[in-house]
Amino acid sequence: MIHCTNLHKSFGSKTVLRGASMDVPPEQGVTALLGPNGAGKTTTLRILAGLVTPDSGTVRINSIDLQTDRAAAQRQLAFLPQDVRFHPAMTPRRVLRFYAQLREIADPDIETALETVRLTDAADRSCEALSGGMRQRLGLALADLMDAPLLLLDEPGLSLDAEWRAYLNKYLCRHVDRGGTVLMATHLLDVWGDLIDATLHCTNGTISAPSESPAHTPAAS
Ligand SMILES: Nc1ncnc2c1ncn2[C@@H]1O[C@H](COP(=O)(O)OP(=O)(O)OP(=O)(O)O)[C@@H](O)[C@H]1O
Repeated sequence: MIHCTNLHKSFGSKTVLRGASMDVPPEQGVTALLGPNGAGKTTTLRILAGLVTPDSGTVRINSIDLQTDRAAAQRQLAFLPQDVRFHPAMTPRRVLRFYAQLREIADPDIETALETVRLTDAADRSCEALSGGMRQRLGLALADLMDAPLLLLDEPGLSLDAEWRAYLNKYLCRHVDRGGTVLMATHLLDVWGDLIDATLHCTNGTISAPSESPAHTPAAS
């Protein structure tokens, strides 16, 4: 569950959020965060993930206040950025081990995580040598390993080919079937439309929910 109220965020003289609020209930499944370029979708996701501090406003993730208990709130979520980057000195195997340790995951199955996203052969290569799609797949493996109830995705699948987009589609369906929640910023309604249960619109520094999502809107006759 995401509950945030009255978020304000400026970068220097550029004001991005001016009182943005949203509620994403746990039973909502997949929510798409829509809006034009530069509207503040990534900024919002990064605030929810605890990576950017808002100038004011509150964020609660599964009832945990992000400001007062950031680590506990972060344990409730996994964030897949648009351009997934890892330290060049790290290898996929080390990345997975590092984050498993950070999240205090007991007995993480690193080999299965690598195998699932077909990165076993690249497991000991520098992350710098991975293609954009391979980095996304590593990010997915990481999200899977964290097994968090809330998935935040920023333009997922942009660098994935058709096979891995289909994999991601199934992965998200499975996550929702198991009671998880997904919030994804996207412009690609044609790709993810079937998955989407609700939409939020980020415009002019605020976030609003229309009465009906595209997936639930009856086709025009
Ligand atoms: N760290 C930063 N420093 C300065 N400006 C920033 C920073 N991060 C974001 N911005 C600015 O904030 C605005 C919103 O950016 P953001 O990436 O959140 O938009 P978006 O809705 O995700 O856009 P897109 O659809 O193009 O991905 C943009 O004008 C961007 O240049």
